[in-house]
Amino acid sequence: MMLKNDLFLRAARGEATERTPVWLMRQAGRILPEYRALRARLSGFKELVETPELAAEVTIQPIDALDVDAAIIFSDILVVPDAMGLPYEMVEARGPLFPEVIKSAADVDKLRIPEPEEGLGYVLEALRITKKALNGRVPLIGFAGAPFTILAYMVEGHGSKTFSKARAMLYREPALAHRLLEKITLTTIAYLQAQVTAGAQVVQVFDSWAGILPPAQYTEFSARYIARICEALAPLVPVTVFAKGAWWAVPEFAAMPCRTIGLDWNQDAAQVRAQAGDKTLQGNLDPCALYGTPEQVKTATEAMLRQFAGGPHIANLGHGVYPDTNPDNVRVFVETVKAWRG
Ligand SMILES: Cc1c2[nH]c(c1CCC(=O)O)Cc1[nH]c(c(CCC(=O)O)c1C)Cc1[nH]c(c(CCC(=O)O)c1C)Cc1[nH]c(c(C)c1CCC(=O)O)C2
Repeated sequence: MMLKNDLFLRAARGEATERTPVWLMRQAGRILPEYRALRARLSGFKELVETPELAAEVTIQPIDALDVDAAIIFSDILVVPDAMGLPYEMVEARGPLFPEVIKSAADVDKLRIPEPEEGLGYVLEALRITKKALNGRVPLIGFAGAPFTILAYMVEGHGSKTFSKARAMLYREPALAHRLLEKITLTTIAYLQAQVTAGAQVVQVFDSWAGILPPAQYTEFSARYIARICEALAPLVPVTVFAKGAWWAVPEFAAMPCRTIGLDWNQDAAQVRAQAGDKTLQGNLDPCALYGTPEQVKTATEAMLRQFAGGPHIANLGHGVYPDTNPDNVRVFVETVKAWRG
């Protein structure tokens, strides 16, 4: 299948493009009224994620509604622990909850390293359906959480400002943490490889909680596992690493075979460019900039684009779009990027 719009894929390979491609993290979701309407008819988030036809429909909604240059498969990073034998629930208006958490070596031993088609077949089927339905309109992104971020949820049991239970494990039982990270890493590599087979053309690794670790611990408990994922996937597709809050780790990511480094809104594009060699950079408009007037959104987007001049860039936000963002302002963001000739 020939791509009609391959700007994102070319930029993700580091090739020159006529204009900067644009998509948004969390573009498929609650900002869109058509998502909320579909979601309201279902028992919950999990039903949507686990029903491939519906997940595919929601994946394509932002391509129609926002005219972005890439689709990201509608799923969640927490499907991985679920498939390993630690199920999550998505509590309305609160977020993820694991009724059972990982506390001991026996808990880690019980976890499976599932065959992707068995444990995560519903995501792979959603990718296949989406790929067909997209009909080459835009490239399709697959994703997974970084092993440390997954460990954080599996040990803590829910979102947290501090993740102190998870962080305590790194200090008190580092060998146990490594055994858990090893199992998550093996599961994630097989899962991402299967996503590529099912149609993903780029994969992104989300290390959403990277920023809670001190740099030396980050290297030991997170970056080295991300490096293994990059090494396994880079021969297949371009890999993007997005590690929120881990600005100090850019030189480490630059040394990995990932192709793109995602920036959050606290990072300075010129500084990252200087540290990241020929990598493509992705980001990094502050999601809160989309609360401005349309004129303010345009000005902020152009200022962001100027900062990324001088190397390959994929425009995005510095984190997922917030659910109460006005989709009209998202369209202003997208149109401003598309009109830009920097
Ligand atoms: C940390 C994390 C999670 N999930 C994800 C991350 C990494 C990215 C990040 O840092 O934001 C990844 C994710 N989750 C979702 C996507 C969809 C694809 C996309 O459009 O980007 C992606 C890429 C759907 C979702 N995942 C979730 C929703 C909302 C649930 C709903 O519709 O009721 C969606 C659309 C739920 C979720 N899932 C998670 C949390 C903390 C929550 C609750 C907070 C929230 O509501 O945003 C875990």
